Amino acid sequence: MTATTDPTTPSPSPAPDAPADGAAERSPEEVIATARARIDDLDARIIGLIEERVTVSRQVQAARIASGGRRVHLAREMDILRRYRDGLGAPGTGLAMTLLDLCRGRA
Ligand SMILES: C=C(O[C@@H]1C=C(C(=O)O)C=C[C@H]1O)C(=O)O
Repeated sequence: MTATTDPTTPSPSPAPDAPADGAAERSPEEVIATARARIDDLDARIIGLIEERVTVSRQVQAARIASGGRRVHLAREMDILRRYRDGLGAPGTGLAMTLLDLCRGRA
């Protein structure tokens, strides 16, 4: 007996997230472990960037204080709060306030 295909029956299409090369799908544990490794790497980079921001911010503060100014510049901080809110929505404001606390201490 020979197998016949019915031309009116559509062949099943692969699931949208199926690997194109027919390789076995990754288990949830593998997906989670890979994603967590990326998150750990991103967090390390974010922390490094924050440390860099603290250093640069303190340079600005020191220069201003050395020339008789104040540590805090409120208009500039308002611009930064707006930037983070525009970029990240309402929670961005809290994140920016935490960053400013880290960079110049509690205002
Ligand atoms: C670095 C500055 O000094 C302070 C620290 C700021 C910051 O960390 O972004 C912003 C404003 C100032 O309160 C600055 O005026 O640019």
